[in-house]
Amino acid sequence: MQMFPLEAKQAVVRRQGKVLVGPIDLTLQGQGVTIVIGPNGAGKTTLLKMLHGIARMNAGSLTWACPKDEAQKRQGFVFQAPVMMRRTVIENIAYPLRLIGVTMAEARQRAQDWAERVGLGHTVKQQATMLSGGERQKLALARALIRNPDVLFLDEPCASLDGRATREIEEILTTAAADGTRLIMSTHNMGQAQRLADEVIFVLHGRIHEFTPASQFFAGAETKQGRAFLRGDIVE
Ligand SMILES: Nc1ncnc2c1ncn2[C@@H]1O[C@H](COP(=O)(O)OP(=O)(O)OP(=O)(O)O)[C@@H](O)[C@H]1O
Repeated sequence: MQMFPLEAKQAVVRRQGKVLVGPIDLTLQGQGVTIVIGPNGAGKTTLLKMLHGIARMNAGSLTWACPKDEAQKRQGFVFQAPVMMRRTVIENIAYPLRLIGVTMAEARQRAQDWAERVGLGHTVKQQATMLSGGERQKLALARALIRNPDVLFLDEPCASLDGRATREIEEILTTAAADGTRLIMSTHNMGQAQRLADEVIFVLHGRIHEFTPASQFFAGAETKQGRAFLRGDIVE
């Protein structure tokens, strides 16, 4: 069943009397990688959480092309600082499968396979809480991808990682996208945005300031603020 388009109409997230996001009108289609960029505090994380359905909306609507329950099952979210369970790497990766009733033996086998795919094959017996930042992000990706989601939201998955770890994670993401997972991801890294994006959402003050094909955005954004952001200037 088709999940897309995903349509937000006049969607607003407000907390403590302050509008964090919105009102937003947005239609996302089922193809490509969507990269969300914008200054600190612009509302990128809140927007991703709203689209994923974990940030309560105060107004407006959010509609998937399929029933909401179905959409929820078919999407994942990778947080900026993923939480590791105090168990081994393999148990962490296998956990989402155990939750949906996959047998221990099969879950472990598939987790082993995923651990290898993300380059954590040699760490499977370690405590996940002992992993480095880059390894944690890889674990979080494996744990999200093991359920083969149709859509994966990622909130700055490479924040504070070095070039090599960033590149490795980009490779995992590129493979996932090629395998048909729809990625919607925020980043502060403009090189990364350029490498991965098919389309760009530029968020400013909780609103969608620009939503354009990546080639167009990086060739010279439509708005003054978009161009300033691309140059690395402070945008207010
Ligand atoms: N629960 C909350 N209550 C009140 N304010 C909040 C809450 N969550 C976030 N905010 C504020 O909402 C604004 C948007 O936050 P958000 O994390 O979505 O921005 P962001 O674009 O992801 O920022 P960054 O690039 O720094 O990660 C910020 O000013 C933040 O302090």
